[in-house]
Amino acid sequence: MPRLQLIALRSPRAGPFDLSLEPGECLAVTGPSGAGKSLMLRMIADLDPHDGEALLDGRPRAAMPAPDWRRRVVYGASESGWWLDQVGAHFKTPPVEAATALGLPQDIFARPVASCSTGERQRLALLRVLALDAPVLLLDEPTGALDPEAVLRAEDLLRQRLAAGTSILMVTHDPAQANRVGTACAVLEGGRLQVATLTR
Ligand SMILES: Nc1ncnc2c1ncn2[C@@H]1O[C@H](COP(=O)(O)OP(=O)(O)OP(=O)(O)O)[C@@H](O)[C@H]1O
Repeated sequence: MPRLQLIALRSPRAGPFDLSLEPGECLAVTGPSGAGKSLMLRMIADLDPHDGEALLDGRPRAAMPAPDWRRRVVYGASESGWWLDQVGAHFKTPPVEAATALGLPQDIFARPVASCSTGERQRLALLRVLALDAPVLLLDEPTGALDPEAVLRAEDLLRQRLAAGTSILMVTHDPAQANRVGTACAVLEGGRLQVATLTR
């Protein structure tokens, strides 16, 4: 049984989307700006209006309360929101080891969010998503603001999660990243997903 399954998931602006994602799989989705990539992820997370069906381990989304679905099928926006002053206040327990793995300074959890660079905030946003330990991650350009070394560090963390069985649907503008992290890849164009070939 697939971990995540989409059946004709659609809105007037994007879809229909049909796909299956197994545990440990990463579908990397590329496509032109405005193609509907974020809309697709937001529909899957039930954050935007849609028709069609999404199922988690065979269980339809409509069979569980929306907050339960969103805790399991987690959307990581390309620009994350911050609602508290201190970085550490956004975490139950600061994931210090993972932060170090991402090259973040040790004192970052004690600092105000406003003092963090764009790239630091993006890595912290990724840590927030990973801290939820969700079975499905919907990542919208998770490394778009990072330097090449930080990109590779973030990809290492994502591969560790994949090896542990997490399923990831990742939107990226970087075909090389799609090839490095994806176990499959697709292009979203004209509102539809076209399966593409990995080139590694
Ligand atoms: N609430 C809305 N009202 C009107 N148009 C919208 C709305 N939400 C999204 N759109 C439009 O739908 C299209 C798809 O948007 P989406 O954010 O999914 O694009 P994207 O593929 O993620 O692009 P990018 O790569 O630039 O992030 C865009 O043309 C966008 O302007």
